[in-house]
Amino acid sequence: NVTIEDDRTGLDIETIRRAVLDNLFYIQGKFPAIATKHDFYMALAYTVRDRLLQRWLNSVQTNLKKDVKSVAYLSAEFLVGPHLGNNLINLDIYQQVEQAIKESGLNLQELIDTEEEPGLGNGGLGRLAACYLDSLSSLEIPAIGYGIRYEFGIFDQHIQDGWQVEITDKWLQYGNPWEIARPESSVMVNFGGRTEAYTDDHGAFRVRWIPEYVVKGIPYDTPILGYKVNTANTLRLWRSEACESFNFERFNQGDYYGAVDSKVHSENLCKVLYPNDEPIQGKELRLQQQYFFVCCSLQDMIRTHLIENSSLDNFDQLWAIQLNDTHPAVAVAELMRLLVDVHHYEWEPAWQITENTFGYTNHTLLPEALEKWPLSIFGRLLPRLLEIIYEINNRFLERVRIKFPDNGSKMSSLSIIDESDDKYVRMANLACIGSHRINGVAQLHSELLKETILHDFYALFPEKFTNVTNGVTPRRWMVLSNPRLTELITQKIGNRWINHLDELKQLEQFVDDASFRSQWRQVKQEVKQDLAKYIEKKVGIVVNPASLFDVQVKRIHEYKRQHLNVLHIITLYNRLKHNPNLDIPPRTFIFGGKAAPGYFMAKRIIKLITSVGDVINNDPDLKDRLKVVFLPDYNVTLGQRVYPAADLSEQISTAGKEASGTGNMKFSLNGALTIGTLDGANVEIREEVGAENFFLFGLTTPQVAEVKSHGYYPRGHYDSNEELRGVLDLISCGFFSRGNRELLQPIVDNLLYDDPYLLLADYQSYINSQEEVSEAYKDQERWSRMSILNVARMGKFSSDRSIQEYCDNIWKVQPVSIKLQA
Ligand SMILES: CCc1ccc([C@H](C)CC(=O)N[C@@H]2O[C@H](CO)[C@@H](O)[C@H](O)[C@H]2O)cc1
Repeated sequence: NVTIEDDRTGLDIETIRRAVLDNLFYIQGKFPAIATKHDFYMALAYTVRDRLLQRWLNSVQTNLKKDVKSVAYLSAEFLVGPHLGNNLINLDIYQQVEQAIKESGLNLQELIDTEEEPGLGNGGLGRLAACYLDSLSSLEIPAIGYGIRYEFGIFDQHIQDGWQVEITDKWLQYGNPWEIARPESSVMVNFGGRTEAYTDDHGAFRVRWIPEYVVKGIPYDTPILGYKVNTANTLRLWRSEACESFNFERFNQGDYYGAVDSKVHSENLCKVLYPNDEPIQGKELRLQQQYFFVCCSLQDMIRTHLIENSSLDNFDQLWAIQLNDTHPAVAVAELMRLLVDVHHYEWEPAWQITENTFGYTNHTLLPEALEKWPLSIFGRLLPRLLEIIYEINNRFLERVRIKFPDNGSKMSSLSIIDESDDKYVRMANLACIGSHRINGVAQLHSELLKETILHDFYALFPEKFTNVTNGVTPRRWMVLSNPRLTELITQKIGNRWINHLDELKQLEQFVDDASFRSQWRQVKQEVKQDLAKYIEKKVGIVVNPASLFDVQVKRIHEYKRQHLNVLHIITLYNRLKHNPNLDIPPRTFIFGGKAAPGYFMAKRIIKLITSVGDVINNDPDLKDRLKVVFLPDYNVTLGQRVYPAADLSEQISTAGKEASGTGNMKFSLNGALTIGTLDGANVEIREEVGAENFFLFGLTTPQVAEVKSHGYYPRGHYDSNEELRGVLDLISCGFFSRGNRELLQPIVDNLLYDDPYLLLADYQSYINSQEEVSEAYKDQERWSRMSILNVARMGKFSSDRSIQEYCDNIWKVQPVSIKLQA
């Protein structure tokens, strides 16, 4: 029997080829002769979208059903990366589409590279949210990601004269085929104004909020497809718009700006992502953004719930809401406002529902990153929310008083209100009090949370505390990013590993197979050659693909210690200058990462890297044995190029500072060996891959505390370590800054007189460990064994495992398989 492939969903090559041409004509309004590469990308994107819509609509319908419990992941950031390639993998149609595009005389990878990536995040936290959405769908868990549709995402980074320059990220300028606007599901959000108590017609005491202005929230939905399943969950991102986009009254008074004032004001709300990745700035607009998407999302959940349910009594039975750090924490107070003020619940039952519904994930121990809002700003912007927070706090402190009678210090540290100088609302406290589960993102981090910043909460309700170690999706970070390695692994152990990552363990049986090891090296070599070509094209530096690719890509931050990496580079440089016959494998040092625009030390560290690179890359004495490359505009797309090409993964943060790290997992899953401290998830990676397959160095967290408690004197290391002194003096004398001694001196001074992240204390241990790396790399067979064992033992670090733990320990949700009905 002949199957008639309908053009909108057919998966055979010819049907796909025709469908692309149809969409080029009917959607892009172009025919091939005049079409641009971007037109073909759009036509292909719509062709792929057609082939996931059935899954999407069926999933939405099923998730609406009466007894289906869903996860709502609230995050101010979703770093999803480009969609096209990932959707082809998850739909399992990559090959057909590649062939169809080829038969149309085009190249699929070139079309994939055309896509602007939605840079709706800063770094780890935002990317983790995206990996988690992929795993939620792949595990067939009903879920929805709620966030903000920033018009401008994280800035594009240009390097000019070695300095970072920020360029506006106009990711929407050519349209976005992966989203569908849902204006019919818009909601209203109050801001400012005052509250008013009243007695309702049943004589009950009520409070209403009379806002100064109201903003409309319009949802834009993006499908999040699971891997080889029918589930396609939704990422719902809110855009803000003025209720009344034009005020005629003002216009008639000739106040033309006034006429569009609220329009501009409302639209500015979601204009841009805050590019800070730790230090907060307490900007009012940031709080507006947080409340805006939280209020929209909770109203949306309640509206959806009341379609099939007659009341909100079972809201916590059908919704598990996860707070991705404190950025959406105002949700605890907002759900109480909606339950009490709008749906007239009594306080206690409302609180039960609230506490049962929320879970809170902390992603950082850095005190400067814990959000606290000045009462003045909070009260003026969100008057009703502040009243509710006071009520939550009073009732909570009552319970504390009972458990810890006359313990003032506990009261003040646990209180949501920080009474010091001009008073603050502590969002982490609100999140802890309003959630039934609190988790860190790696075992060490979750322990440190209980011992340090959340100690008093742990003492109060230890049962709330748990850990869920981060993970990454093998679909984007292996199958899409490293098809060669994927092919080699699948040849050996089949392809179940892609969504059962523990199966990688089977690779261990091939570690003694010399031909497999050489195939393994061949794959890495080819990927490194690809990256070498990209580097030459992008920054004009010729690197040797046979050299050891030593890579550090992540946001620039002093605790991540990119400048310690540079101290090693200069040490090697000095050694080679003094002894050109030094027997070390040639190295290519590759850096990538953005600095928050206001973080001057981080920007100066970028200048240090580029300055040292300029000198070393152009020093003939070195005969290309050392190269230093700073790759601009590090993002998800560039990460997909870099992780597969690394030999050595730099995870060198000061112990106790990196909550988890996820880049460390992506490197290791692509066969790179790790040099790192016992920090974040490095601890668990080393546990899994084996200490013998991990280059460990540096002080441990207790040792760091020890050193600091005795008063740390960094200059002592300078005085006692000649090689270190040589390195710092070379920087100070302006050798890397064309004689300008001022340029990099602030970095040297910071290390000599403060060194808050203990670089000088860890220097020698790091250098020694790097020598072990060079020795190990000389024996390529040994290196390949270590690399194969690393990949084989990284099964734990799939985001599928993380999500399964959230489902079992925090959200109590079950998978629901989606039936495809026409
Ligand atoms: C308000 C500014 C701001 C913005 C983002 C953040 C994030 C919490 C920073 C972040 O991305 N943290 C990283 O989260 C990853 C995912 O859990 C971890 O792997 C990283 O260790 C952690 O630094 C803090 C403060």
